[in-house]
Amino acid sequence: MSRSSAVIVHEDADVLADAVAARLINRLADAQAQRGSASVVLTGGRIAAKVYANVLASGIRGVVDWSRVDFWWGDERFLPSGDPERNETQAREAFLDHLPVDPERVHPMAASDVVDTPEEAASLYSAELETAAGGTGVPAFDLVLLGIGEDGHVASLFPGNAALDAAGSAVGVHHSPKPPPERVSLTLEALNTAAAAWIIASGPGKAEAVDEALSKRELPAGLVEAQGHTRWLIDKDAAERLKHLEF
Ligand SMILES: O=C1O[C@H](COP(=O)(O)O)[C@@H](O)[C@H](O)[C@H]1O
Repeated sequence: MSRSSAVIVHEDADVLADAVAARLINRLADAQAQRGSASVVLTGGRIAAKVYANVLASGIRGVVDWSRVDFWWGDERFLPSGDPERNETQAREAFLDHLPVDPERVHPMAASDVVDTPEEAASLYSAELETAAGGTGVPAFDLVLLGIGEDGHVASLFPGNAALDAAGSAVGVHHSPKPPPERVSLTLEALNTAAAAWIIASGPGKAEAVDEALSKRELPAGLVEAQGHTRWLIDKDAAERLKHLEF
């Protein structure tokens, strides 16, 4: 698999969410055509919620056999089951609860009413990933979806936080500058095993992080590099500092 990277700019958040939803549906359908099933790592955040809603509303969503998709999460806020701030709750409400998914193939990270610490949740998730991979490491992810924070974080890997350097596949996160402070995240190493990674960003609040991540490759978002293609799918507001690009 050869690596490539590209930035694709869309008019606004609505067009971006619609375009990413269509790409996601096609990516999953293509994976299923090739190997019978598909595997995606979901993200949290505002633009992701819009993407999921557009997947549900899409007239082409039927090209995917949703019962043969594995859904994983790139990160989770360490909160009780069903908390509206959990990325799992957001994705379930936006689309998973309304699609004919196989519950056995939906893999949320453990909530704070189920285990005591983010480390325990991370350890359980690593074990679940290993089982799915057939022994060690992580299963083949067709796609990792990632939002980006104003500070350049992806998943729950924040600049300067110890979790960014963690080995293995999942890590407990403490002292997140964005609430809640305790989280669970896939490691950079695990995210970068994916065949494809799409970083989605919308709004002027993301412009500085997008620019810095792409130009210096030091922020967590700039360190994402999938085995195949890495795409930055962003709107014009998020791209406003990328003056060297023409669109
Ligand atoms: O806390 C998180 O934030 C980011 C970005 O969220 P947004 O609302 O600013 O788009 C998200 O990607 C991450 O999964 C989430 O846990």
